[in-house]
Amino acid sequence: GEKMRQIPKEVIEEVERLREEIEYHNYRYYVLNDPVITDEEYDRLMRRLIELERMYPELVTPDSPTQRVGGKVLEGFKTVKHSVPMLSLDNTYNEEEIIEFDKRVKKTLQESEVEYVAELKIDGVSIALRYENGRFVLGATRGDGVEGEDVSENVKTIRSVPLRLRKPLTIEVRGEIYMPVDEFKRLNEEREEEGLPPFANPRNAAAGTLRQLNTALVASRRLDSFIYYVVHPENYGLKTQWEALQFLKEIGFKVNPHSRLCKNIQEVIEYWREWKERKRELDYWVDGVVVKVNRFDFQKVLGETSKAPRWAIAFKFPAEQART
Ligand SMILES: NC(=O)c1cc2c(N)ncc(C(N)=O)c2s1
Repeated sequence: GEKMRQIPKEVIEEVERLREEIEYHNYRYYVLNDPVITDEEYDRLMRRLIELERMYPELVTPDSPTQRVGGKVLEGFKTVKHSVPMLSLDNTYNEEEIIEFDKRVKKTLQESEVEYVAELKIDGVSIALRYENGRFVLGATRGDGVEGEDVSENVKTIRSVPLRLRKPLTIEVRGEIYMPVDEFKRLNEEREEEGLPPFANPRNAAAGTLRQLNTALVASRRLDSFIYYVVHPENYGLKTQWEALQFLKEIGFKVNPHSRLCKNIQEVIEYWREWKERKRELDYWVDGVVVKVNRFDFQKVLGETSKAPRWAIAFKFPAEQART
């Protein structure tokens, strides 16, 4: 076969340095919302990397930031088996029912006080993300909970999803892909102009986008993410959900800033009352609060049914009149 041409060492070093630098700036801009360079400087770095990868295609890697702009038209999505089933959540709709949940938890645990983590329930699409030695290798939808679709090429275009973790971990995490409200409005205006039916809500718009086979189209729409779950947290020395959320932030994921550690179910109810009113301040839709027993050893004792965990529950907000 063709002799592998020698690529100058300084080119390989420049490509590797550009990748790290660009991914760092993606992290600052899309995860921390705190950029440290101008868009022009960012574009110059990206153009240089695209140029070098065009000259030396053998240097392109799946986790290169140039893969974020899409450009592939896929035939379809492969099915992938989840490492651990992606369960759904049981629902509660009022304070009496959430107090019943707390009573059941205390009875099973034989504990008089149980700490909870209260997290906003994002109205989006569940996603599982896998990394090997810190590099993104798979993005999968929930599907039927046991098997999902491999939507990796589309997930790579979501700027807040890291292609490289800040630590070389082999890990699976889960969260929600969502479409910000202002992007949802812009997209529906675009669809009206194109004579296409508008999406009914941001969740459908996110789900529809994630199912697109044209990855450049996905890249042109601003999807975002919140990650809230570590698979096998004990493998990383994590003992509670509150620690897991800090850990996810440390290794580079976008984590919702409004989660709250609650001493007891009363504080959960106060959190729910507060965000029932404040949710309109957010630039994404939420439909309630997810309440989780904080300690993982307690979660293990409580276990799960085939459908949902016994250590977590959705505390939904009252349905509003049909949203415009
Ligand atoms: N189906 C599920 O298990 C969950 C669904 C969701 C959701 N839509 N938003 C936030 C969380 C969370 N913070 O845990 C969860 S958990």
